[in-house]
Amino acid sequence: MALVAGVDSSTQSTKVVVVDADTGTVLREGRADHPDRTEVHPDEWWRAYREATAGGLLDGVSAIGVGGQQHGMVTLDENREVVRPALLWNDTRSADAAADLIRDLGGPDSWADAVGLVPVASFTVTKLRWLATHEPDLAARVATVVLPHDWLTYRLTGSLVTDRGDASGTGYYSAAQNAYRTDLLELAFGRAPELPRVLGPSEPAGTTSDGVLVSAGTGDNMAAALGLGLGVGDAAVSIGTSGTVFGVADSIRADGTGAVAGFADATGRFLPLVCTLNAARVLTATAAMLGVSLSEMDALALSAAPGADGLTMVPYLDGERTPNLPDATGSLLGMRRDNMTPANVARAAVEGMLSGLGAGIEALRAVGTDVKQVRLIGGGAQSKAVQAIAPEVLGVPVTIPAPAEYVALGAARQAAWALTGEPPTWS
Ligand SMILES: Nc1ncnc2c1ncn2[C@@H]1O[C@H](COP(=O)(O)OP(=O)(O)O)[C@@H](O)[C@H]1O
Ligand SMILES: O=C(CO)[C@@H](O)[C@H](O)COP(=O)(O)O
Repeated sequence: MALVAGVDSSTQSTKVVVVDADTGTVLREGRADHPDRTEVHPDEWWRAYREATAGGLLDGVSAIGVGGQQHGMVTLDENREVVRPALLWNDTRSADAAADLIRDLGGPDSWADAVGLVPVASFTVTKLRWLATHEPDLAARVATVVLPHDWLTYRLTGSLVTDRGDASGTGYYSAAQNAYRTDLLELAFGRAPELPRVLGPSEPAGTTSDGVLVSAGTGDNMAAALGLGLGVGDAAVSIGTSGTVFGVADSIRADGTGAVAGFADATGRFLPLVCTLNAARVLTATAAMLGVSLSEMDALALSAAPGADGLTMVPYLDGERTPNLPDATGSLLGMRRDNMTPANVARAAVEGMLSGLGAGIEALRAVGTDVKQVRLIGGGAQSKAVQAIAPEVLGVPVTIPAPAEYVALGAARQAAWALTGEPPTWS
């Protein structure tokens, strides 16, 4: 029995699964936390990877793949040393740079036509503009720009490579043309640093010093789609640090409003996606405010009536990306003396968080991605209140797949594909 491993290096933690390459059965798992910041040195991801795989977790593994949080700006100097801590997808300091870039290219539609997305603070291209403007001395030292999963793959193999899925979230790669747009990189940064080579879906990146085959890796949402085995027409909602709604499509879905990002997937197709900044942590922050555990918060939310007796939470606790309101703060609306109960506050948090994702489903439909039902994954999908309330708020049937690390499983599936040359037929 061959073993393959998959890594999910996401915002809050690294998770690793070791699975049977023939069946996809999970045999071993490891995890380690990341720092809770929006600016993180990549060494922290390597430390977490080492911690998550300690104690022989990878013994006997023939191939491994890495799924990583999308968009983070990792800058390397001419010796391939990290120039500065990475700015993550949820760091909003580049919001003004995004607005400047939209103006520089002639408006949102010009970006949607060029690279399938309209700049917001999350995307790598805006972080590079911010760096060039605010830290010119550091910018001058940048020889190479990669994404979080590319950097981990580089640490494992010494190869500077990426995949089409993660590249499509940079803002300087056209998934429709399958080519970098170095002109847009120059527009943002003043010059075009070296970029990783884009591998095909089953093309290996190289091997580790122990001889383990390493697959191309991909962005965490692309890996989740692979882990769930989504086909064209299928859709999923992930409630992790970010909230995402995405579906698999056979052609690009560009959206000049900027709500939908026309990403590529990890199989050669497309992954139109809407992302919110406020998801599972709305639940944890509300539970902390109420002084209750997550399961007590579930019970409170489920004890309140739909609509929370008129109490509405707009949960923009970390600013917001969709809609593009990077400086927004949250609001609690409709407060009356008789509805200000812990149960209504808990319910309003769940409903408010899910409403942003419901709007995401509408945005996907508006660009021609029909969403008839969704699979609900991510840490927040374990909430009993979320599970019960999601169908009402999202307006579609919701399936809860068996709890699993779907990003890590998708990365493992890609590793098995690279190992055997055939996409695994795991159920
Ligand atoms: N039962 C639960 N109810 C609500 N939130 C939960 C529950 N279990 C986990 N979470 C939250 O889910 C988040 C982690 O989800 P995950 O998908 O692993 O995130 P990421 O991949 O972004 O690191 C954490 O904020 C955690 O507190
Ligand atoms: O920016 C996006 C998608 O465009 C985020 O979904 C990141 O990819 C981080 O994901 P999680 O850590 O929440 O899984």
